[in-house]
Amino acid sequence: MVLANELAAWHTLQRHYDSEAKQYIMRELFIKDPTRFETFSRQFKGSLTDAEILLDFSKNVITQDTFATLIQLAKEADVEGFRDKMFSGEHINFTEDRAVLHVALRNVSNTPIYDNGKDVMPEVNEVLDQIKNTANAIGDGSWTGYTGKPITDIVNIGIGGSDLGPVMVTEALKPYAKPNIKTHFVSNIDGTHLAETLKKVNPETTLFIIASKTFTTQETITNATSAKAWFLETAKNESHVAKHFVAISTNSDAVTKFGIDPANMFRFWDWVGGRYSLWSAIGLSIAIYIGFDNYHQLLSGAHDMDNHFRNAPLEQNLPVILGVLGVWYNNFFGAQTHAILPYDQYLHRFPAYFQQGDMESNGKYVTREGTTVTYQTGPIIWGEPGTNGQHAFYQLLHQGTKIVPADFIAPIQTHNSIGNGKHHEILLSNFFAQTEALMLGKSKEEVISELGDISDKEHIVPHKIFLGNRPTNSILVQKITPGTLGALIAMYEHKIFVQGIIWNINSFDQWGVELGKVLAKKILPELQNQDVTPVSSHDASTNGLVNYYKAKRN
Ligand SMILES: O=P(O)(O)OC[C@H]1O[C@@](O)(CO)[C@@H](O)[C@@H]1O
Repeated sequence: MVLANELAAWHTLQRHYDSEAKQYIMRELFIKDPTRFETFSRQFKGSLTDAEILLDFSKNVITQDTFATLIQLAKEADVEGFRDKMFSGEHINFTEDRAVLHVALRNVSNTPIYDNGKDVMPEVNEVLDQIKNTANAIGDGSWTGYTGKPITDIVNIGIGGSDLGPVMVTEALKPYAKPNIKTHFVSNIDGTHLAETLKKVNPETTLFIIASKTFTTQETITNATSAKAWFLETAKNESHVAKHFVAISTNSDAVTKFGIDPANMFRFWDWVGGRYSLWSAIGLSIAIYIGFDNYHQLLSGAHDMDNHFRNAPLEQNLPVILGVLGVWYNNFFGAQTHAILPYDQYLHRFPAYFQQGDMESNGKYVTREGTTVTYQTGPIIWGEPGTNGQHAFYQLLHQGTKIVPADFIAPIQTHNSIGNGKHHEILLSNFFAQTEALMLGKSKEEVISELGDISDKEHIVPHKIFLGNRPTNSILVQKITPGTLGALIAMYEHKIFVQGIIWNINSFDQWGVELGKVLAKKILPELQNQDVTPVSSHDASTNGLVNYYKAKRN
């Protein structure tokens, strides 16, 4: 593999940007081509679920030449070749010598998928049956606690990929929740997170899910230990733990050592990245909360998108289109961030989920060959639901000095047609208007004609001009259902994959999270001891901070 900026298509894009594209005005491009919407929109329809997605990418600073060259870039970077390597179990996560096979977890068609020559599907299905049986037993009340009462509350203890996915999906699919189950999520080591949660639950009717791929994560093991101690204050007998604690991990030794019965362990595999693990038993809290059938629809929606990603020609391929458009702004327009703006309150944790998904995958500066990249890689991902963002940061989107490519996402149908659908129509009117405004802007002439007599207002005219020409993608789905959500998540996962291949980086390890953890483990004993001698083992700032804390804490 070569550096992205050594590819012929990259050079073509650079020339194209320098010579014309940087001058493109979308407003004019729409006038030139009245069929621009048809030219630059694609539809996805699932075959296994009700998932239907419209991607309108016509409000981008592109022409057909631009788009063709961006697709050519994906071809030259061998996105198709690496895609096939991923699906065939090649160890493309080469720094950890692992396959990248989260697609096997949702492979509901059960075609064999191999890791090291072994079809992984039998054990995937074995765990899926375990998830199903557990979700059903809790759902029908046959799983009872140590006093014989059914489980009413699920507390998932995990962090990062062992938390963000279950949180996002249980929020997004709240309309499908079982009436008798409440879910809670504890992730932060800050004692507040566990303390506030334990106030809400009864040890007799609570199931704790300890979710940790490695089962060594300090926050999770500490929280789990404290939760177990809290439980035993009431339950007293250690034998009751088995009815109230289950573990999800790849590390059975550590699970057993913690004191969880191996029969209560749900395993998954090292070829599942943490940020790609909601499809594994890490999704147990989801399956319990919405029921196994809906969880299976989630998997099926993702599988539909996997098949689309594998088979659709690149120029028809939603993840590829989103991926190359992101490269266009990140690497040629100098955009540093990318906003995900869901116009749906249930999707309020969707941007946060892809902060880990995208930034932990592509926040890298070393190529697959171990050299330092000479171009930008992963963008900063951020976002909040609409319409709230409009009252918080849209000023910058419209009149700031930074280009912020943004994905606007909305459902055609709402789950809550309150006010006889009036709320949803207002929501969607804003969804449509914002991308229109960002693209069109407002000219000086328009401002003046709006103001009418400007004799005493000339000084404010410049402040009311909108430059426009700000790129957005509009993603319309039929309704936020399990199948649709599965397809949407998989679409973004594969977009991230496409970008990582183009940037020639390993999107599937995360060495960058280790240094902070190691240094924290060195500082912890300095905080725990009552020694009044000032610490001096760090830089002056860290020494100063630690000593200030130790002097002031009592
Ligand atoms: O699931 P676990 O092993 O407890 O890891 C939790 C999270 O910690 C990391 O930062 C890796 O250390 C994320 O990649 C991961 O999702």
